[in-house]
Amino acid sequence: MEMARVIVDVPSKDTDRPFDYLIPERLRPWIEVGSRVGVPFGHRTLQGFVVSLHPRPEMETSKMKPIQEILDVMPPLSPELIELGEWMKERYACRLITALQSMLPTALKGKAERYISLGDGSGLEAEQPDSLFALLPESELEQQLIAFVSQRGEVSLQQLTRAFPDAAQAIKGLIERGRLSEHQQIKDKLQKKTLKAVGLAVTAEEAEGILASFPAKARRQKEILQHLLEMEPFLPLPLKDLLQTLGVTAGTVKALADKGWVTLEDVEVFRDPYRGRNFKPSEPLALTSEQQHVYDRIVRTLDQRAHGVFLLHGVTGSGKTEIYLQTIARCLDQGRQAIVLVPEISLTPQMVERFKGRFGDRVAVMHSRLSDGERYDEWRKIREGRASVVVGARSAVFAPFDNLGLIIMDEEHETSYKQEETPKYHARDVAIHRAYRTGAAVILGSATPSLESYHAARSQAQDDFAPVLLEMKARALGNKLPAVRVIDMREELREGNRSMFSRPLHEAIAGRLERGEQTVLLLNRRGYSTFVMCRSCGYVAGCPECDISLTYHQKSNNLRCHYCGYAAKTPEVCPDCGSEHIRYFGTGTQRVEEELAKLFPGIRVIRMDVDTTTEKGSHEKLLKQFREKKADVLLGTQMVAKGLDFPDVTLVGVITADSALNLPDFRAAEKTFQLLTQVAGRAGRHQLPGEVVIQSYTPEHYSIVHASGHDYLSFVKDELKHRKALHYPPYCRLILVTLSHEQLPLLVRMAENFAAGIKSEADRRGWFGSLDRFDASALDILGPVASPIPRLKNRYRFQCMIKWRGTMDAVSLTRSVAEQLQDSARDSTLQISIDVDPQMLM
Ligand SMILES: Nc1ncnc2c1ncn2[C@@H]1O[C@H](COP(=O)(O)OP(=O)(O)OP(=O)(O)O)[C@@H](O)[C@H]1O
Ligand SMILES: [Zn+2]
Ligand SMILES: [Zn+2]
Repeated sequence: MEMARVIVDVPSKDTDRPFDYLIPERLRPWIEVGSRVGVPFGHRTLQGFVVSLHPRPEMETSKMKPIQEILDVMPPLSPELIELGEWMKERYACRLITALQSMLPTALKGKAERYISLGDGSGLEAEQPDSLFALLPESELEQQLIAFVSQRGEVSLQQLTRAFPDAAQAIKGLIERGRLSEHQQIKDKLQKKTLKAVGLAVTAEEAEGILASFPAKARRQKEILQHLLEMEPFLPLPLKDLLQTLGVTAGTVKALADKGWVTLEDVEVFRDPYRGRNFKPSEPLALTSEQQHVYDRIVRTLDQRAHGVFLLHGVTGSGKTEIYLQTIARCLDQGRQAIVLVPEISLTPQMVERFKGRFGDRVAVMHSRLSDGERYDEWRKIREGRASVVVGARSAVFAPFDNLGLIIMDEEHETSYKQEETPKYHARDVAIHRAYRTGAAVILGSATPSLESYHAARSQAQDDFAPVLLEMKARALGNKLPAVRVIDMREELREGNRSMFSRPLHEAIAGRLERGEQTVLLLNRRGYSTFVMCRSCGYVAGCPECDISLTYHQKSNNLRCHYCGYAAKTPEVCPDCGSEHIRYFGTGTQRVEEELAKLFPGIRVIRMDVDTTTEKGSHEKLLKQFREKKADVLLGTQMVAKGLDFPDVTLVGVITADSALNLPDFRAAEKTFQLLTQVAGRAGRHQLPGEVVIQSYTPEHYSIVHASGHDYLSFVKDELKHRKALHYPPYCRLILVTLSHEQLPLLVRMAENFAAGIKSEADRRGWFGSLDRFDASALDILGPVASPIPRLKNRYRFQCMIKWRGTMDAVSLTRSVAEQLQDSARDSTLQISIDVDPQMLM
């Protein structure tokens, strides 16, 4: 192939298509679909990805420029991932390059750098030999510049200007006259980490011979050779270590290298975030009969190497993880690879340990707390085939495996699987699509599946993507699900209890303290914010740019906007009325902690929230302390609800169950139910029986009633009724379109134009209509209305919600109307964001 289509690494509308380049002879063996290359583009050199290869066209190709360089030995992308990117582009209305970028570690975001070398003299002097230029003697500065460059062969422009700070004009002149030449080359943001290493360059016998004939005074050199000879199996040693052990100098080693007896080279070292840690090896457990049934069903599909999606609905503690481990083992035996997705928040060391313990070094781990370097190295471990299992958060769904057999998504209902920045993809849909294309199986696991997945599995839709429902109703260790009590907090108040702890929860904690058992306390912070309010006049401190209240941070004693980062000092008197009665509201974990200390003197509490877990490794440290029983209570936000498996936890308390129920989000009830079920599942997982106390101001709400009965099915039944009546997923799909602009009147007009455009275009295609008939395709649009956050970073925001059902391509309709509006507005300050299947409605 002599020609490549390349998509350049610039996310803009004009570059959202491949460009043609010639493949020069010297690069031909290296260029593949998925290769990362440097290409000339206008006056610049850009990074790009080869998306397809073609023979040289018949037509005149002199205009086509050649690919300049190739950036990796192994292409970072594959035809399969590029195809996945193309699918994402259509599905989520994003640009192809944005989709591809989201698959790669940031370390691979190369930028062009400019390099200077000696010119061939073919500048102006060559064209005009008689011109004055040729006769002009070079200045002293110019001679110095030329000498500097010729000594080094090639220097970066940056390096050259650093050495000669005032020489910009002179450098330019030399380039124009062809004495120097400039070219651009892509440089990665991050380099592989290397280490100088020393190794034997001769065979063992040769080395013996050399040693025997060595002059006595070269004692140091002899020692080095001797040392290297003793090292089995002659692996290169880090230079630093060698110098330290033998007490020799680098010069001595260099002398040996100059004689050609030892090698001195840069070898790559891998940054392993889990280096030096021992993971207790674990053996497969004998499966329970429920587990066996589920395992057999999944393995049947694996063995056929067929595509299949399974929704594994198993109660908390039913042993889903063991199913994951054993199906992965089967997949690895087949020589295929597996991806395990877990929500960021539950990517705990305990989780990692279970996989590393079973599969050892074959496991790569990817999460957001890794440094860019660590992440790059873990990624390469996968790309180069040194890992065959990856455990990671959302973006691990793009792991560059070439023979994928299984994708597992634990806690499949978690909203964090949806990426909130472009490309706004949902890892579940990407996983299912990727598996479909590669003939892999997918396991979606949860004790509380999302209504979308559950509905799809139950309705047995006749398509390739509808999951097969597999259920596990009992806990693996045979113990019962914990008893749940719901306490009406209004009642408590009526009877004179003003504390945030009800009497039953108070008693239950006291009992645990006496018996030396442990308690997990959840503070549902969603919907709560600790804001500052004046009790005299009602003033609330808000962000001047975002129309949203500022959040109080106790540690730094300041107020911060969680959207734009604006920070201010906490006022001591009200800026509006001057009153001193201004203070923060809301129940922070810190206040609960204070109250606990007051009620139970001497109680040992570990607090886990955003404030105590910012430091790398702190999450892990806190959990370890709790596991070692250095605390009686683990108190925290959502973080304590998931995945933890501690034998001595016999009580789970929920401070306020319903704080999130009133949020303007159609999933509010679902999320409340899920959170309560998850956290309740932390109690009594082993020998000791568990108990759960849920405090609520609306104990009659169906999400709380059903969570207390561990009754997923009844919850689903009630919730689906609401969804159906109000036309929400799973009975239709949504597209949230947000328009923003600095000027309000203009924005309102454009938002109205947008809505009208959708209506008329949908009408023209015969799609527009009411969603009331469930057997028919239909599309409806709500809005425009001001967004829940009406102003953000000084831009006003309006939104439209498109609801649709059926086989039409509503995404491409939305995209084309948005692009038309953007074109006609000819106003680059209008921003339109399209969120397909949105999760966050606030
Ligand atoms: N077949 C088995 N034999 C013995 N013990 C088992 C078996 N399967 C699982 N277990 C144990 O049961 C406990 C619960 O299992 P696991 O954590 O896998 O459940 P889960 O379904 O993933 O729970 P959750 O959804 O609550 O995180 C663990 O301590 C696990 O070691
Ligand atoms: Zn006031
Ligand atoms: Zn702000």
